[in-house]
Amino acid sequence: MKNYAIIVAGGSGNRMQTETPKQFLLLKDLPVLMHTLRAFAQSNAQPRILLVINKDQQQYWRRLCEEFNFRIPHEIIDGGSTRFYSVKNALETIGDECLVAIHDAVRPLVSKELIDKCFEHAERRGNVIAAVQSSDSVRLLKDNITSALKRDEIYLVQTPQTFSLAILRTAYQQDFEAHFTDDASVVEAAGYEINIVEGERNNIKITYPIDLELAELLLKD
Ligand SMILES: Nc1ccn([C@@H]2O[C@H](COP(=O)(O)OP(=O)(O)OP(=O)(O)O)[C@@H](O)[C@H]2O)c(=O)n1
Ligand SMILES: C[C@](O)(CO)[C@H](O)COP(=O)(O)O
Repeated sequence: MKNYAIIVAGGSGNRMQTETPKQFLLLKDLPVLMHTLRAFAQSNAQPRILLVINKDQQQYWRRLCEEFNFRIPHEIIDGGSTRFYSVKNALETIGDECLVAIHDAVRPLVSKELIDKCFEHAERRGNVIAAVQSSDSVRLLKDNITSALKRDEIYLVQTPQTFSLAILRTAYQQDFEAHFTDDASVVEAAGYEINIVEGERNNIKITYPIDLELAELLLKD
C-alpha cells in the first residue's frame, strides 16, 4: 500500500508576526519547510508528499526551491481558509486506499523514526497521533474557577497524525467546527477512538519567535 504525507503550510503565521510566513523563514540557513520535507523524504515509509501552500505563496516557494537547489519531489496543493480546509483540499487529490500522515510544516525537527513509528502504528490500528505527556502541572479554568487536573492524564498533541484514507475521508465530510484544531479532533467527532504514540520533546511547533530560536539550538548539525 502506498503511503502519503500531507504537509500543511497554508497558514499566515499571525502569532509569529514576521513579514515572511514562518514556514519560509531560515532555520540554520535552510527554510523551515525544507527541513520538514527532508525528514519525510528520509523516512523508510517513503510517502508521496503533498505540500499545501496558499495560492499567492506558491510562486515564492518555487523560487526558494530553485535558490536552494531543493529537489525532493512533491505536489503542490492550494491552501484553504483554515487548517481543516487545507487538509481537505489535499485529501481530495488522493485516489487509492493508503495511509496518510498529516504534519505541520512548522514542526521541522520531527525525526524520521517518529514518522515511521506513526505509519507502523496506523497500519495496525487505523489511526495514531504523536503526543507527549505534560511535564508541567495543569489547571482547568471554567466559569472563573480554576481546578487542578491529573497531569498523568494530560497529553500535549503533536503531529504526525496518521490515518487510513478511509477514516479521513469519512471524517472530513463533516462541516467545519471551530474546535477542529487538529486532525484527531475531526476524526474523533466522526466517532473514532484516537490512539496515541509517544511523540518527541524536540518536535516543537514554531508558533512564536522564541520557538525559532529554540529550534536553532535543538537542530543537530
Ligand atoms: N489555513 C491554514 C492554516 C494553517 N495551516 C498550517 O497548519 C499548521 C499549524 O498551524 P499554525 O501553527 O496555527 O500556523 P499559522 O496558522 O500559520 O499560525 P497562526 O495561527 O499564528 O496564524 C502550519 O504549518 C500552518 O501553515 C494551513 O495549512 N492552512
Ligand atoms: C495540529 C497541532 O499542531 C497539534 O498540536 C495544533 O493543534 C495546531 O494548532 P494551531 O493553532 O493551528 O497552531
